[in-house]
Amino acid sequence: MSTAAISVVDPASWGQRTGRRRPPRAALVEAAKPRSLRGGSEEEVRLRDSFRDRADDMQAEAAAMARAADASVYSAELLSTTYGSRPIKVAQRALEIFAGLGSFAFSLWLDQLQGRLDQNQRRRAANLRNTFTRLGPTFVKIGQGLSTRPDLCPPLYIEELSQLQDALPTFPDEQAFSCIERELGGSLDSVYSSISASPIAAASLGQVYKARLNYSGQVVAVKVQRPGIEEAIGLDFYLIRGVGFLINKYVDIVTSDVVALVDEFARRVYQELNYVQEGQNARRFKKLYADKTDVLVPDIFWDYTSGKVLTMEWVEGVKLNEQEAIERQGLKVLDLVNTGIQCSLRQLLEYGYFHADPHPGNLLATPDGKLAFLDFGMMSETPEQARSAIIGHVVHMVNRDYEAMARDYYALDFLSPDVDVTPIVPALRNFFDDALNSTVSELNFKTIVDGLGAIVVSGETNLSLCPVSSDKSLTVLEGLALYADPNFKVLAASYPYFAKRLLTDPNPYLRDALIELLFKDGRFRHGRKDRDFNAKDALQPVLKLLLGPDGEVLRVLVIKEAIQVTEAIVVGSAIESYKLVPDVIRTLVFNINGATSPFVMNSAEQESIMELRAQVFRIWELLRSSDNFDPTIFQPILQVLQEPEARQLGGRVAGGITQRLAARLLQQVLRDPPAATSPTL
Ligand SMILES: Nc1ncnc2c1ncn2[C@@H]1O[C@H](COP(=O)(O)OP(=O)(O)OP(=O)(O)O)[C@@H](O)[C@H]1O
Repeated sequence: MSTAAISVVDPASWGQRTGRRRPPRAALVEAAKPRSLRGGSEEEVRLRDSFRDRADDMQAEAAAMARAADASVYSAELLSTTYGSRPIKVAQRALEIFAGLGSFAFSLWLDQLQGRLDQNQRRRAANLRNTFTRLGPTFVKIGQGLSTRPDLCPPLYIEELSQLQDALPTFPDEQAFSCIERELGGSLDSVYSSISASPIAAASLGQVYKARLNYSGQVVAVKVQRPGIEEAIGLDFYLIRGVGFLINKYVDIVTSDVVALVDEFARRVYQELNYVQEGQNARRFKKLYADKTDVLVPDIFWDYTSGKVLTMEWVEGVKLNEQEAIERQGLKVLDLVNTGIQCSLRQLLEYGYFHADPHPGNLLATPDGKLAFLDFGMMSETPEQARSAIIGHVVHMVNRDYEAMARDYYALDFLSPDVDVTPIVPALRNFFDDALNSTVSELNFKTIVDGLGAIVVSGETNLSLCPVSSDKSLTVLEGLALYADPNFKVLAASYPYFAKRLLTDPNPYLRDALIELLFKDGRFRHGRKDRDFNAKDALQPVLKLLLGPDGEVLRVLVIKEAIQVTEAIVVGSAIESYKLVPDVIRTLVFNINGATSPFVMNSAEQESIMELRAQVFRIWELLRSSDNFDPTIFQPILQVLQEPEARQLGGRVAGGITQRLAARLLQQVLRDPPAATSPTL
């Protein structure tokens, strides 16, 4: 990257040109004032400074908002007034689009005729990517959008369209520089003491320069919007909306409201055109997630930001897909991916405010091992209900509860409530029974998302706009991780997060999900294969929940289970010992001839007791014999068992066991006399 110094000017001259009384200050950058001038204790000074900085930031942000006051917002009516009266321009562009997409469709048609659809898929996907690039920003955005929709696009197309993130055509630097001057109301050299002669990156809506702030000397990234982009996008959306209207009216097989989908998409793209909005998104994102010291979000310099120019802290780093460069710095891709996974899960499931465009170009590894997020143009929100539903969905998947999984699509808003989910259930069962033949944690996330996409498409469903795309960040991170380690399992890496949420979140829905995870039809799932829940970390919170005020439902299940397990061990062991007793002694002592058990019970009951006992012993043996069995996992149990609530619970379990065994004994005493001695004569 070449950085051309342009000029260095006195900071005061900026104030003269812009009519400011003080030099502009960068948001979140503490001004270096001599401490002696401030007065008060260290803490008072710190508080006062931070309060003043915040007030300054807010003022600077408000000024940036004022500069962006005329940023366009999407209005279908306005577009139709503007372009309704310009038929020639509309016809020219329609022809261009028709020629581009038409030749792609024609090639597909030929492939189909020649039976070479599959064989040529990669080539066609690349054709489509090139066509979108040629057709300009709207189509690049559409391509980027499609690349997040495994329910609409085959995997090869997704791979190709994902490349629409980087290396797009640039526009002339003179246009970019004059845009900066116009937008910020000052000459380029009054704002930046140096700026790169050419962009360091070109993206769909703008290009990015590296510069140095005149005022503070800080290195910044300056994103400048493509000239005339609003008009280009407006005309394209006007045309696409028209096509949507025709589809709604004449194409019966498409049940979704295409015009509404176009409007929603256009609204989002227009939002991305307002860089002040993007700066505000970055600020909100930083506030929510950058408490983690291993995550970095660039600060925004509001004094140098407007609707079309965004000046932010420069992030020195390597893109996450450049594994060798990352490792040369002594960093591990998998550590960064793990940070990304934990942060994505928090975004998606905790605050529900997430980065909706997390492609590898927007994720950087900094030299000190932080994961930096860039590009906050497109953010999404998960409503509270959907957040819990996603966690519930994972629980249902782990439990292979396909009916519940299908029902989750209502809560997730993927399906409208009038769509029948029954046809999806067998498809889910087929897919997951195949995919989950080992453990869930061994499953790869992309397979799940692609599989769900295919299932949802194959069902007769009426999809809302944004299904499964919320999972994109995890798919992206998984892709990066698999590149570094083909055995990496994103679901396994996500387990601790899910376990912690389920165990600690007071949300009743999640409480139910935890109970569901641990129990099926009122029975503990002894046979689970999920090795990835860390028993040591999980035990204490489970016990706390169990003994806490909200744990009654769980307590009832646990008591029932504990009684059954104890009974199985006691009664089962008695049956086993009984079998070892010679027939003669059995007849003499128990007065029963030929019976397999000293107890009165039918064979099914006996079988289930023996099975449960065997299961308990198997688990115990497995634990004991495993190489990394650590008896300290029981330590938290001992701690918690000292608490009075635990003793109370213990009392209830002991009471239950006594009752149960007493009942057996009573049954035993009062049982019918053996057949041999019955008065049949
Ligand atoms: N703060 C920064 N520090 C360093 N490089 C940056 C910074 N911001 C952006 N870049 C570089 O510029 C590229 C494009 O930036 P960005 O993704 O924000 O643009 P965009 O127009 O929103 O892109 P998209 O087409 O993905 O919407 C990034 O991939 C990165 O390489």
